[in-house]
Amino acid sequence: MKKLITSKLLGPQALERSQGVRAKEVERFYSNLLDTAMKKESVEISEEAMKLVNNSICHMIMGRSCSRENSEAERVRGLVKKTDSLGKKLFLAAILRKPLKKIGISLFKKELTDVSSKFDEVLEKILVENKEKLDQEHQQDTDMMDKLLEACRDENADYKITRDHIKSLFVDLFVAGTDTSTHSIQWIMAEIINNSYILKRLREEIDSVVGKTRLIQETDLPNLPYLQAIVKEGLRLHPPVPFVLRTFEERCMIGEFCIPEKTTLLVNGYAMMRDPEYWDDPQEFKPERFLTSSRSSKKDEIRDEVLKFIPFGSGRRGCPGANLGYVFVGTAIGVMVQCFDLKIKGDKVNMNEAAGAMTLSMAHPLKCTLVPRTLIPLTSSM
Ligand code: HEM
Repeated sequence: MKKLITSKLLGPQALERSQGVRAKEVERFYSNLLDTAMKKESVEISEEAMKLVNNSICHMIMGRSCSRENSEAERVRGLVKKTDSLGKKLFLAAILRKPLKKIGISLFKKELTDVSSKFDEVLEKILVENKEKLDQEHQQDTDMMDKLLEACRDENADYKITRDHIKSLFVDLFVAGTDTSTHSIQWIMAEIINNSYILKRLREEIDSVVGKTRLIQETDLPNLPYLQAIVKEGLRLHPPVPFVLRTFEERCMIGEFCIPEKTTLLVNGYAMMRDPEYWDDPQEFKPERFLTSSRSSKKDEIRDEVLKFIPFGSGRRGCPGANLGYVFVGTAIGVMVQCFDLKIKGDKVNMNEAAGAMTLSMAHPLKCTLVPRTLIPLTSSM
């Protein structure tokens, strides 16, 4: 399954093939923001970012956006939020020793069953629609859902894939991809608002590379090194997944520590990415540290990123959606900075972290009023 996700959905070639799908969702993100700006309404950045990310993932997996008519997208987003909050409760129960793990599961059993049966309902409907489309049109399988349905029918397949496998894979992707990217967009935008010289420098970069009439696209990102550095610095200071877990199959030594078999270790990426032994001014938001010119060599850059920069985890279980995550965050930040001035209440955004959360979220969600930088809407064409 993981191989299939990488080759059909999240690998570099698959991402190149699905660029068009995300370009449409970025346009939609821009026009939603423009609408609120014209109405002078305030906007909660995480809500809009979540729509962008969720719709893009939906579209990439299913070959279509979630249907608007029957609020499919809202239902999926609501379920992702609910899964996240349940996840937090279960995570806390799981780290409080084994007996509590069992209690945790039974305490939240009703909520768990409720969420999973609702997810099942939405996904089953989508599966049925896709199967009908395949049967009627005898068309070449185009999206990941079609590929999986084909594999599901194949009696001779090496590994038998069931409908439940497909549905649980989709839930994993929605849940793993949505909150992480959404929180990152929110934190990074807040840092940019609080640091006017960073905003100015980023805007100059975007204006000179992309211009002022065409909307930024993900294909611009490789030509925007300062934007990339800002995204990395945001992920360093505010990693949406602050801890990752590893369970040891066998007893082993790490440095001078002996780790018994079956031990679960919690790797504190948050602390590692703020460790003063490895980072200068670790509490400061300084994107410049990620500009290659400020490092002594490319070798330093690679060593740094493998050893001390771990917002996507590391190794075989590292995040398979890292490239897509960079794309979501980079384009969302790019659109907001290129197209709008963002006004907040007060001088500075409150950067306090929410307590007791499994994903690192803001205690006070970022709300802004947007003012378009130009009266003529930007277009996506080159
Ligand atoms: C800024 C965005 C993102 C961040 C910071 C992030 C971070 C992470 C981290 C820290 C892990 C655990 C890795 C480990 O244990 O070593 C993870 C796992 C995972 N992520 Fe992401 N992620 C992001 C976006 C995405 C996206 C967009 C997708 C796909 C749509 C995705 C799919 C997954 C999946 C499927 C796993 C589980 C992998 C496994 O268990 O083998 N992530 N992510």
